[in-house]
Amino acid sequence: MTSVQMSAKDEMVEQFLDYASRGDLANVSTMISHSSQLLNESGRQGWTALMLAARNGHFDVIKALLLNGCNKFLVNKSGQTAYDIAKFWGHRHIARFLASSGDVTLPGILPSNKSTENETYFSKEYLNRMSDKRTDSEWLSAKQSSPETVFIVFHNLDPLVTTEPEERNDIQSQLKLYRFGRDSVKKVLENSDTVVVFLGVEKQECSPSSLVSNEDGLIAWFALNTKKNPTESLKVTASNSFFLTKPMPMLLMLNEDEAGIVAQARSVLAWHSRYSFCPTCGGKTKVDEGGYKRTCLTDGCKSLQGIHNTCYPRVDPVVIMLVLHPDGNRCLLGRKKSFPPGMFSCLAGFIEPGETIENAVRREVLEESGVTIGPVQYVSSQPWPMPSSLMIGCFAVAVSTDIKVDENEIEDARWFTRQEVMDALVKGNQAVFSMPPRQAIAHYLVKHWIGINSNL
Ligand SMILES: NC(=O)c1ccc[n+]([C@@H]2O[C@H](COP(=O)([O-])OP(=O)(O)OC[C@H]3O[C@@H](n4cnc5c(N)ncnc54)[C@H](O)[C@@H]3O)[C@@H](O)[C@H]2O)c1
Ligand SMILES: [Mg+2]
Ligand SMILES: [Mg+2]
Ligand SMILES: [Mg+2]
Ligand SMILES: [Zn+2]
Repeated sequence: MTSVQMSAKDEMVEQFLDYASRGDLANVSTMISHSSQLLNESGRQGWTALMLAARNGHFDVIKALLLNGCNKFLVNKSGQTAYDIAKFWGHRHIARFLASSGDVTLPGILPSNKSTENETYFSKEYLNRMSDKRTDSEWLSAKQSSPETVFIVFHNLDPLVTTEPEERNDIQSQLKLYRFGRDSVKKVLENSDTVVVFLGVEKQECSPSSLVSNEDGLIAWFALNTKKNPTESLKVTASNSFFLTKPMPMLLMLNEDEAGIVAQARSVLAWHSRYSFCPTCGGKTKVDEGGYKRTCLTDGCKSLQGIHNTCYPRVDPVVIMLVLHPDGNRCLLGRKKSFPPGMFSCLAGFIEPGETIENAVRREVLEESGVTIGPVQYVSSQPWPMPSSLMIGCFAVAVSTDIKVDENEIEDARWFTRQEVMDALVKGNQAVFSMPPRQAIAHYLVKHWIGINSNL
């Protein structure tokens, strides 16, 4: 860089700091929109725009700087943060805002690239759920007898799959759901033990209506689950078909489209298998709304008045977080006793009633590792149909670094460097530790942090 360029840059920084110091929100915003790098630049004595705005009590400027992702943890040459400065100069509302954990701060150590939806395994929506059709029993029964309709079959929640003979050597990602037509599942459908769930219809781009002969041009999909092995009543033509008896890791070997279908079907079927009776009164229930509701058959049961979540399939939200060290170059991973030897993963935990995602992240990390969390940023989510969790993947920035493991939940937790994490992803067995497989959102979060494409 030449000295002329240096001074031009310095001049721009000085100008920006001056606007922040004087509370000139319009010019601060304009300059950020041209160069977001200005956000964390400092001038004399290491003062940033945030510190200067905190010194002079300019709340609007502080909000704009934080909203745009400036790092509130930076310190000046006296070791003061913007919070310390606001407190010292008596701007208590600003100090409170800077200290609050639920604000919009995204410190510079969080990756700035936003993730795109539906990138995780189990998250792809191959079908259009058409929830409005669930109450149309005539339409549903017409679809059940349509020759184009696709049925997939589960036995005790294990899907029936098949492999192409020539692909047998590479079983990974070559498993396909066995797709039945109505005549092949006729007997299974007649069985009173069979639970039927309407999954949706193929999206138009998958099956252009010109190729479909039925009235509305829609190809419907249903999932069936039986307790008794249905093999004898099914018309299975392929020899290489079998039920996936070990959900983990076998359910991770489907192609991405079908993984999404299994996530939906298995979760709803698992709910039916665990909630046969009414959770409110213990009475018998009947399956309604294409398998998306169980209605209590007991007169006067409270679940029949108003809306009751006991009548609908449940989803358990789980936070799973990659905790980032305040230095931005290490992350915290832990291992449960049940993990394969040498494997470390992100910390995770169920969200409790009355809790936000951010607070669940902070509580679980503190409980399991003793580390205190500041800002939390949502990254991506993943349905996890064993039986029915929604993994909510976040980055969480630590504000303390000492580890004290809760031995009931976690066997070990450690800070790993970027290099160690990269080795675990690339070198496999030769690395210091191993990561969960690429289909797990923990793997995705780690790759996202170090900036590797999630499909690699
Ligand atoms: N994909 C991954 O990489 C990854 C990594 C870690 C954990 N996980 C998954 O995240 C989930 C939650 O993590 P965790 O086990 O550490 O949670 P956790 O830390 O909250 O501890 C689990 C305990 O919470 C209690 N609990 C509270 N609500 C529950 C509910 N709705 N269902 C079941 N138990 C409940 C139970 O006592 C259970 O033993 C697990 O299913 C786990 O398999 C996934
Ligand atoms: Mg926990
Ligand atoms: Mg946990
Ligand atoms: Mg918990
Ligand atoms: Zn009831």
